Amino acid sequence: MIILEVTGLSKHFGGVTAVNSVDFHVSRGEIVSIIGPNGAGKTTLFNLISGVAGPDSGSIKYNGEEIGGMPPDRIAVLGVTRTFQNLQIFRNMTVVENVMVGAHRLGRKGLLQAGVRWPGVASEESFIYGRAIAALELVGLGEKKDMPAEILPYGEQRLLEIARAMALEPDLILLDEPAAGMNQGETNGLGELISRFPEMGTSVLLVEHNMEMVMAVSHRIVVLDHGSKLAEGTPLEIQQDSRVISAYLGEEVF
Ligand SMILES: Nc1ncnc2c1ncn2[C@@H]1O[C@H](COP(=O)(O)OP(=O)(O)OP(=O)(O)O)[C@@H](O)[C@H]1O
Repeated sequence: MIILEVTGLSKHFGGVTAVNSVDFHVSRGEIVSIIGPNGAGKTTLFNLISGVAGPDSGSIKYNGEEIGGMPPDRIAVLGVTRTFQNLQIFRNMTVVENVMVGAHRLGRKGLLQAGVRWPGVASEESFIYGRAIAALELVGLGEKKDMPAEILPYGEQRLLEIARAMALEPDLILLDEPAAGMNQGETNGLGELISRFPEMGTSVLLVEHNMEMVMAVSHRIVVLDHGSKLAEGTPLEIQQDSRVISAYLGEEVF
């Protein structure tokens, strides 16, 4: 079953076509990666799907509903959350407070609309705290919940962002370069974590420059180049695709 369907999607910035009539989809339970050289349009695509920017033309359907041009909070309530390439950590808050802000922004009504499982008796605050702790445990930061977020090493701050997005129990999570700045051990752990998301009910759309991780975790890969879709296929198909190899010519990617 398709949960995200992008059709003919375009976005221009002045004379630059950042996303050029792109088509692709994500089915429930899939991990789909978007790869492409710098400036290919990956972040812009994420911004369009998460509501940070509005499309110039084309359609973004989530569970059959048009979400193109909707504000980010409404898209989050529908079940699509994201992380950012540039970390959005509140340095003066604790680790758990950083996770809670994501849920607080939606409020009880929004969380209920989002289909978050809510035990009838829990107050909003204790419920959100419980969800935040569960998300921190998922990413392995449970024991650091009361630490100031700013003292976490960079790799753990990335995991904290993922916990914030997962605390909303999304149907679809958009991860924008989650392995950036991580060492190999952290990247391997991250890959194992992301691989478990589909069985938890969260499909994944991933933008990532670490090809080893992309090839290990993806069910399908979409390749962008200068805003257009260049190729699409399984990791094996993409590694053998001559158009992809020449788009990356001179870079050792695979
Ligand atoms: N707000 C903006 N204003 C003007 N141009 C922009 C804006 N955002 C992106 N662009 C341009 O659109 C194109 C696509 O950029 P985008 O950041 O989406 O690529 P990317 O694939 O995410 O690159 P990277 O891998 O470096 O993050 C680039 O040419 C970029 O300069």
